[in-house]
Amino acid sequence: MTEHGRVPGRTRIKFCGMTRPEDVDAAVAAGADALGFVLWPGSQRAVDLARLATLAARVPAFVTRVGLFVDPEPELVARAAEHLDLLQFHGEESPAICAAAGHPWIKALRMRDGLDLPAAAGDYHQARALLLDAYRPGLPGGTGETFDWSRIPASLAKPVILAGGLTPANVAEAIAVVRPYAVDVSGGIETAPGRKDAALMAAFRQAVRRADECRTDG
Ligand SMILES: O=C(O)c1ccccc1NCC(=O)[C@H](O)[C@H](O)COP(=O)(O)O
Repeated sequence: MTEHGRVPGRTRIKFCGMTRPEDVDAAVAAGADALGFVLWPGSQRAVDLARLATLAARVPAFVTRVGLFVDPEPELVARAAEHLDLLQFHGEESPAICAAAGHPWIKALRMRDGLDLPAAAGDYHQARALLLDAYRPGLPGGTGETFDWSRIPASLAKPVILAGGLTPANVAEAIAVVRPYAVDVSGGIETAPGRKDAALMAAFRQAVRRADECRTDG
């Protein structure tokens, strides 16, 4: 393993906010390692349980199905988890709440001023990874905004999934600066909220692979 927990040679790619069957197919064809489904009803990209079931059934083996929640009711998590491989907690969930779901999970942390990342990595030590996202008051995620990547320490106790405002144009620089385990994108591969674009997904993946060729950490 390398810094930030990456398997040498390849930055993993998660495309988040899938709402349409054709986008799931295009994301898989573009080489996604993971697909995200937003189960928070306040999102423009929200899917209900019926749609989640339909979309998740299209995902082939070895592509990870991730369900995104914001301070959810336990019953929603339990019902959605039947269709998921991994839970992504994107609200103010405590470590105990995340662990209580009884499924593998990652924790999203919004990079607000004063956030102590090493301390958070200790608090959420049971998480499979930490997803680091931009902070905008009043919006739990999907901001389409970047943050200061230099705030991420080079060595953290958990693998880092970098999110927030990534695009085909900036993801290579982001990888060079942060050297994350994985990158996560939603708005940067869309033509409108919830409508993914096959060409943008392919371009994003190509940019990640080019950046991987320049990685010197494994
Ligand atoms: O996408 C949403 O609407 C959303 C709502 C509430 C919490 C999280 C949400 N999205 C998270 C993501 O899609 C990504 O993990 C991340 O925030 C990056 O999004 P973007 O900046 O658009 O690439």
